[in-house]
Amino acid sequence: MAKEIKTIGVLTSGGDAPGMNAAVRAIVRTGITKGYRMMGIQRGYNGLINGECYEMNVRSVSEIIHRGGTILYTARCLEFKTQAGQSKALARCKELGIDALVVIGGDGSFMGARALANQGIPCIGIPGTIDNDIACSEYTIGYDTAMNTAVEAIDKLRDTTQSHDRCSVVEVMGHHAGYIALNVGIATGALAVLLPERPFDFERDILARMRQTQVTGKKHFIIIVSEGVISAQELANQIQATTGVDSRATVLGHIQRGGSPTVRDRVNASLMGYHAIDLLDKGIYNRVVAMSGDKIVDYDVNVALSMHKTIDMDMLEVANSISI
Ligand SMILES: Nc1ncnc2c1ncn2[C@@H]1O[C@H](COP(=O)(O)OP(=O)(O)OP(=O)(O)O)[C@@H](O)[C@H]1O
Ligand SMILES: O=P(O)(O)OC[C@H]1O[C@](O)(CO)[C@@H](O)[C@@H]1O
Ligand SMILES: [Mg+2]
Repeated sequence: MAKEIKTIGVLTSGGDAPGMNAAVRAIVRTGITKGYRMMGIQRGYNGLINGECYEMNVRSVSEIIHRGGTILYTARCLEFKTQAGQSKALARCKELGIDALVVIGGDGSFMGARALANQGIPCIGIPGTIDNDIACSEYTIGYDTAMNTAVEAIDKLRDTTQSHDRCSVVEVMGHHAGYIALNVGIATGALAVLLPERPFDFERDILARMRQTQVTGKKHFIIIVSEGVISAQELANQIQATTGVDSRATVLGHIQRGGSPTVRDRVNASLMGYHAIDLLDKGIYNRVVAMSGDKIVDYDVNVALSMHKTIDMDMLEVANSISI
């Protein structure tokens, strides 16, 4: 028997991602349309523990579909990882009358949602992270915008790199996942793409590829490195010391997390937000919303958290074959 839900809370958690606002908008408006009271919880699980929340109406989410960041703010909450923190959050849900929760965030945030679900609060997770590292979903909200932001920046770097016959080593985000690096590497025509999924070999991945292109007259080089493989500055120093090519390092950093979401992020966030409320409305609880092909699907939270995702190494082969 489905539990009766009157009030649904929504929060954003972990790193922010462009499109989170579009998801919040869809969740709040779908919820209100279906007759629920909607509560916005600020600063992720911190806000849940502290009771930082407010009732939202259809106008609370006006003028946000095009805005990056999250109007609900976000946080990483260490206390919530503890049993004591989770008990406080549960007590707060009871006090505020929050019967169910929609959590927009990454895998860590879904572990938090599962902890609450195990204590009787129906939860739905929506993948919101630029890293695209949610195993059950082919796509995460913010991923497309982040890649476009990185491409725009690297196109600019290309101009100056070419003008000076230099090598640019560019570090992109990814948090142990090379999805941003691989796609951005192909989209910018980078000579080399270094992924966390593949052990790095300086001679094979950099030097041999530089020599091969130098023979055909190439004098400037773009190298994309996913965060954590090697520091961009260290790699640029090594390249300059070994090849004599003047090299510079650029860390794109948190620029990749901001900005107005792309069409793809806005549309997927809207579809996922609607789907999350639709599940709760049908009495289907403790699911993670995901994308499979161009369809919105959902998985049991335990299944979702036990899944693994692998990067398409054929794409690296394509990148390496074309950038010569
Ligand atoms: N094992 C866990 N149990 C309970 N709560 C957790 C757990 N792991 C993470 N959380 C909660 O979720 C929050 C966000 O997790 P985390 O920092 O891993 O980010 P994320 O949701 O994976 O997003 P991203 O990696 O994109 O920044 C944590 O600060 C914590 O409050
Ligand atoms: O600086 P912060 O907020 O801890 O986030 C850094 C991490 O967040 C991510 O951007 C994901 O949001 C990762 O790629 C990165 O490692
Ligand atoms: Mg994560």
